[in-house]
Amino acid sequence: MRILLIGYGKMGKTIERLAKAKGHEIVGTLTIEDADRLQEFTAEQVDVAIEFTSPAAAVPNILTCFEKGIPVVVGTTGWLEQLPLVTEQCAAAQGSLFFASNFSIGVNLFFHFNEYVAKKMQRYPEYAVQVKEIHHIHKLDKPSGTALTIADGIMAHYPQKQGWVNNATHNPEMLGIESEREGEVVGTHIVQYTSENDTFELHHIAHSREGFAAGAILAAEWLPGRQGIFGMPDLLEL
Ligand SMILES: NC(=O)C1=CN([C@@H]2O[C@H](COP(=O)(O)OP(=O)(O)OC[C@H]3O[C@@H](n4cnc5c(N)ncnc54)[C@H](O)[C@@H]3O)[C@@H](O)[C@H]2O)C=CC1
Ligand SMILES: O=C(O)C1=N[C@H](C(=O)O)C[C@H](O)C1
Repeated sequence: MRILLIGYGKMGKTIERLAKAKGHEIVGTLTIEDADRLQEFTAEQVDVAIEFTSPAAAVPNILTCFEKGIPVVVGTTGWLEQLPLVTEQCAAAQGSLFFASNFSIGVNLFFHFNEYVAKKMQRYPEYAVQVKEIHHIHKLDKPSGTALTIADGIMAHYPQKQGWVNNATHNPEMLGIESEREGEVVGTHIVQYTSENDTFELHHIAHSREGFAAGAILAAEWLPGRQGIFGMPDLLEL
C-alpha cells in the first residue's frame, strides 16, 4: 500500500516504522513546514493518506484529500465540532474518511465495556460517575478525544446528564471530565463510579504509541475502495 503521512511527529514517525515493517511504502511525509506539498500528491500516486497533525490543521487536510479523491485516515483530535461540515463535504465529493479518537484495540474494547457498565450503573443513583484523562504536557486539546468518546458512551445511558464539563466543580446534572497534563504520559483514561461505601473504575493505560499506530495502519488497509465516513466499530465489528 502506498501511504502518504500527513503529520510527521510522534505518531507519524511511529506509523512510518510499523507500516514499513508490514511492507507498505511511504510515498511522502508532510510537516507544518511543508504542508503546502499536500497539493502535489494525486490519487494515482497515493492509495491512502494517514493524518495525525493538530486540531487546526485536520479539517483543511481532510477537505483537500476529498478534493483529490485520496482516502484519508484521521487520528487528529480536537476538531469534531466541524464534523457537520466534513460530513457534508464528504458526501458532495464522494470522499472516504476513517476517523477514530483512539485507534488502539484496547481502548475500543474499553469503549464497548464503558457503555455496558454505564447502562447498568445508571440504575444506581448512589454512584456518582466521572471521567479522568492524563496526557503528556505537549497535548493541545482538552479534554482528550478519547475522553469525549467515553463521555458520549456514558451520556447515552444517563438521560439525566445535560452534557459534560471539563475541570469544573461537581454538578450532578453534568458529567465531569478531569484533564491532567503530566510529563510524557502517553495516554491514561479512567471512568470512576463512587458511592459512600466504595469506588470502582475502568482504567486504560497506553504504554506506548504503537497500539494507536497499529490500529491506524489497519484502518488504512481497510479504507480504500469504500466511500463515506467510517470508524473503529466498522473495522472491528464491535
Ligand atoms: N486517534 C488516536 O489514536 C491518536 C490521536 N492522536 C492525536 O494525533 C494528533 C497528533 O499527535 P502527535 O503525533 O503526538 O503530535 P506531534 O505534535 O508529535 O506531531 C504533529 C505533526 O503534525 C505536523 N503538522 C502540523 N500542522 C500540519 C499541517 N497543516 N500539515 C502537515 N503537517 C502538519 C507537525 O509538523 C508535526 O510533524 C493530535 O491531535 C493527537 O491528539 C495522538 C495519538 C493517538
Ligand atoms: O494527544 C495524544 O497523545 C493522544 N490523543 C488522543 C486523544 O485525544 O484521545 C488519543 C491518545 O489518548 C493519545
